[in-house]
Amino acid sequence: MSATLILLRHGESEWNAKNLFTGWVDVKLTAKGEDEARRGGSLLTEAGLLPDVLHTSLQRRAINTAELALAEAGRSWIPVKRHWRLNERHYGALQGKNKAETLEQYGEEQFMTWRRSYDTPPPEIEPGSEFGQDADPRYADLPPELMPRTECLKDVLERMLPYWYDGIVPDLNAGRTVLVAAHGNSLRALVKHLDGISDEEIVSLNIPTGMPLKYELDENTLQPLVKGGEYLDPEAAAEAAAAVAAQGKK
Ligand SMILES: O=C(O)[C@@H](CO)OP(=O)(O)O
Repeated sequence: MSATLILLRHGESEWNAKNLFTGWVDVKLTAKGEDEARRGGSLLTEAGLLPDVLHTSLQRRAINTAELALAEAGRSWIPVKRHWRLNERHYGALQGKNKAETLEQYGEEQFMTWRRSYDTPPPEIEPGSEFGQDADPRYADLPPELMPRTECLKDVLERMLPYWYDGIVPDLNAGRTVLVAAHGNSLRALVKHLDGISDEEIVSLNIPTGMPLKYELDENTLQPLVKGGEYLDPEAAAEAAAAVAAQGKK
C-alpha cells in the first residue's frame, strides 16, 4: 500500500504574465491560468485520482486554482485546510519588480542568486511598502516574529515543514488522497524534502503552473516510490518548467 499526494502549482497569475516577482502579493489568476487549473482537474479525472482533502496557502491564486480543478473533477465538496506556511516564498524587496529589468540591472549572477540560490535571500522589504502585507487581515494572528520580510528557499523549507508534519502527514497516514495546491517555491521546498534533493541540485528544479504532480509515497516512511514523482502530462510539464527557468531572459 502507498499514500497518494498530488502537488499542484497555481495556474498562470496576472504577475506571472507580466513577469513580475510576486511572493506574498495576492494577485489573481489570468484567464489562461483559470484554463490551466481546469485542465489540471481534467487530468486528475482522467488519471482516476480523486482527492479526499485539499491543503492550500492563504493566497487566492492557489485557492482559486484548487477550486477550479476540483470543480472540474467533481470534488468541490472535499474538506479544505489553508495555512500561511504553504504560501509562496516571500520575495522581499523584489516583490513587484520586473524580472527582466532586475536581470538587466543587477546582472545574471546576482539575479540567479536571489532567484534560485538555496540560502541567500533578497534584501528585506521596506516597512510600509505598497507590496508588503503588514496590514493584510489574513496575517493578523501571525506573530510578528514569524512574519517574513524576505525568504530564501531554506527559510521556506523551514517554515513549511511544521505544516507538512502537523497538517498534511496525518491525512496521508489516514489513507486520504491529498491535494496540495500551492506555489512554485513552496512546492520546490516540499519536493526538496520528499526527494532528498541537495542544496546544489535544487537550484535547477522548476515547477510549472497548473500541472498535477503525483507522488506515491511508501506508507510507512512516506518516501517517494518514484523519485521526482510523476507529472500527469509529462511532456507539457517539461516544456512549461523550461519556460519558468527562462523567466527574466525575455
Ligand atoms: O515571483 C514569484 O513569486 C515566483 C513564482 O512565480 O517566481 P520565481 O519562479 O522567479 O521564483
